[in-house]
Amino acid sequence: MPQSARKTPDTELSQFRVKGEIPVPILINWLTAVAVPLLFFFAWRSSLQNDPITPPLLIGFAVLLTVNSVTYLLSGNKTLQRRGFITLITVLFTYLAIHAVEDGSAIIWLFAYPPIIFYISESRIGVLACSGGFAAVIFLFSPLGDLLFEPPHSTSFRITMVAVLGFEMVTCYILDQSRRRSKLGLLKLAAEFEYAAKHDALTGLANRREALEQLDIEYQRYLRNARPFSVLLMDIDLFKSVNDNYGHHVGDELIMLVARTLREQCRKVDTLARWGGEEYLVLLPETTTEEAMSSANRIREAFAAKSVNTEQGQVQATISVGVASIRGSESIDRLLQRADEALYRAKSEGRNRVCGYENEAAA
Ligand SMILES: Nc1nc2c(ncn2[C@@H]2O[C@H](COP(=O)(O)OP(=O)(O)OP(=O)(O)O)[C@@H](O)[C@H]2O)c(=O)[nH]1
Repeated sequence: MPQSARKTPDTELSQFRVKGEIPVPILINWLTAVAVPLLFFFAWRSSLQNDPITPPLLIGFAVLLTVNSVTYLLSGNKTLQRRGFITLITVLFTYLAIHAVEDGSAIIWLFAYPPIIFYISESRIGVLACSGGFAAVIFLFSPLGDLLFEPPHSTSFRITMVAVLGFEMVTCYILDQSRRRSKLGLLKLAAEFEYAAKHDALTGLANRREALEQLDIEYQRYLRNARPFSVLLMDIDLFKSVNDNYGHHVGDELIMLVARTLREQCRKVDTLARWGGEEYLVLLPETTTEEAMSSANRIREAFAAKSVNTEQGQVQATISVGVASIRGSESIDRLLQRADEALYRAKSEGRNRVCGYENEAAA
């Protein structure tokens, strides 16, 4: 986990699915499975009416829709599948409308277009495709469309068709917007819960649970690659007296100041955690004891140079740090125990110092 995890932006969130939402590739495959027999059925019906163009065209669409789905199943390319499907159904619906398939009644299939388009594509594409389709229907029913395509529909059918199609498109747009908004709301809530479960509210650092998880991940890596890692266990010195003398809010300011110092002084790959009240744990991947000791000293010095402004003047504090590096096949618990013992030694030797486990020299 890089330092303290960032919050996920909305644009990234909207790519996720919420539980129960039908995935677009699966919906497209279902629609294809329904459309293919229907296309064969209407191809057969058209062949009975001695229409030489429609049957091969409808069968062609059925084949292309199938190829589109099979290609997705083989390649897993969702974007290609979605674009292919949108193109095919747009061309198919255009043909059904202008060629007056089924004595012109096939134009009614246009009502299936808006809900499908809004579900499977971005809102912007849905609006564009539906507006284009709507304009095309108005053109088809206009005097020029009459001249070019001779649609067999009565005036009352045309008026009703345009009115109902317009109504349906607006309804689909409103429902789609509300679906997208509530989905984003749910995903945001889930992301906030996840963030809260892993972070400390006061400092924004990882909490103890998340630190243990990161320790476990690093430990597994160590078991595989034997790359050493180290932990720093640190504690603000005489913190109780800060609370007692200046109040809890100044104590909280100091706790946040340590967090800021850690963020400034540590690498992106390090895990910075609030381990307890005024205790912190820093996990340093691929770091030897010597490197960890020097990092700990850098942090200690940086913090000692900072202060918190209060009504009673500047308040400064120091930290003590215990350092331990993983060794042999010891467990994480044992590593933490050694870091704790080193911290205890730093405290008992006078505070404001860094101690390693096993008689490493105090800073
Ligand atoms: N302001 C504030 N105080 C806290 C918080 N969490 C724990 N504390 C206080 O931190 C203090 C910890 O004190 P001790 O464990 O006795 O240690 P210390 O005074 O720092 O002394 P040494 O560790 O021996 O240097 C207690 O008084 C807790 O109430 C917090 O979130 N905010």
